[in-house]
Amino acid sequence: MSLGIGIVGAGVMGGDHARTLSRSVHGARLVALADADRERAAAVAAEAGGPRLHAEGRALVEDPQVEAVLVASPDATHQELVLACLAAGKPVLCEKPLAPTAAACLDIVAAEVKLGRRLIQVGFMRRFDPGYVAMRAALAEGRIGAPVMMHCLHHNAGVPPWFDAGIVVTNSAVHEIDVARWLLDDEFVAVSAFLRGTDGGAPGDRQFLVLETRRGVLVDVALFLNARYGYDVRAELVGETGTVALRPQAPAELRQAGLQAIGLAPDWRAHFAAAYVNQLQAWVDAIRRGTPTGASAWDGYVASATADAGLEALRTGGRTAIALQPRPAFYGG
Ligand SMILES: NC(=O)c1ccc[n+]([C@@H]2O[C@H](COP(=O)([O-])OP(=O)(O)OC[C@H]3O[C@@H](n4cnc5c(N)ncnc54)[C@H](O)[C@@H]3O)[C@@H](O)[C@H]2O)c1
Ligand SMILES: O[C@H]1[C@H](O)[C@@H](O)[C@H](O)[C@@H](O)[C@H]1O
Repeated sequence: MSLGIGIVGAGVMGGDHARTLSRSVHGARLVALADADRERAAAVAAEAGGPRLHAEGRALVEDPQVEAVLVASPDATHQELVLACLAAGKPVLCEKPLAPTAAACLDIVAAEVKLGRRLIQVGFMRRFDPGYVAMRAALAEGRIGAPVMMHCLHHNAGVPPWFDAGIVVTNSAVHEIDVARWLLDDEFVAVSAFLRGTDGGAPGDRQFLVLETRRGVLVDVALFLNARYGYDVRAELVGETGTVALRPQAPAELRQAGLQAIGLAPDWRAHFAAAYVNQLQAWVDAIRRGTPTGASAWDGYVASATADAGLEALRTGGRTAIALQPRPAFYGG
């Protein structure tokens, strides 16, 4: 019998996950969708097999037909919904960030540890992207020697005006924070942050972060969230004997009028399409097998604690140490 999934949020990501689930994932079906915006929910439902509709996330979590929950509502709603899933004993894939602050993430971690069962996966989908997976494999196979530096670039075509300097860190840079620590299998100990002026974009839409790991690897992240020309994510890992980088993703290359060009996706949905499919399939398979996969609630906490230190570095203009709570044995390692 396939797994009954409920999705909270029928916006950009909830809609995308609903379509991915109904078209590209085996072993699960979308049985419910929740959004206060009925029209939006109905439009998504019509494209995704006609799940039943709820006006609010909590009602969906309690729906007996829902065996597992995907939270794709705004960041500020995650904590309450994930805690409700734990209380109901239902596995949950929560979009990143697990919660907007480290303190909120720690509450979630404490609740999961108390329950004694790993039910939470955080939607850091880059861990399932074929490009990052290949980079990690090259490092693990010793192809580039010991890691020394990692260069990351994260450009959005545009963001709404409420996307301030802090949200750039907690909502966007948090992807690089998670994927770099996963790739390097290392922990960040300090962060420095630099803001640069804007050219008609939201204040804080251009930032440069420098993160330092316990083993001394330097990771830089250049962010520009109103870059206009398209969605652009790059990464290159520099080792002692070579480098490995993400390749541009394009099905074809144009040569015309003196140009050699590839197209860029308008946003993350097309750019990371394979990662979203792989993440959802891995989540469903993991629930059916009974062994967790992907980023844990602890990883969600570490990413948000590192982002919090990034916010402090932005405020003070100085290098900020990252202080993590001791890792519960429950999360292994
Ligand atoms: N992994 C990624 O690459 C990625 C990309 C974009 C967004 N996100 C994350 O996904 C989440 C959603 O982002 P989005 O861009 O889809 O936002 P969105 O604003 O497009 O959609 C959010 C939807 O949630 C609904 N909603 C709000 N509170 C709710 C509640 N309590 N119960 C049910 N529905 C509720 C809203 O009405 C809205 O339709 C955010 O946490 C965001 O950070 C992740
Ligand atoms: O919420 C989105 C999403 O997480 C994307 O994956 C990221 O690239 C964007 O910068 C962010 O605004």
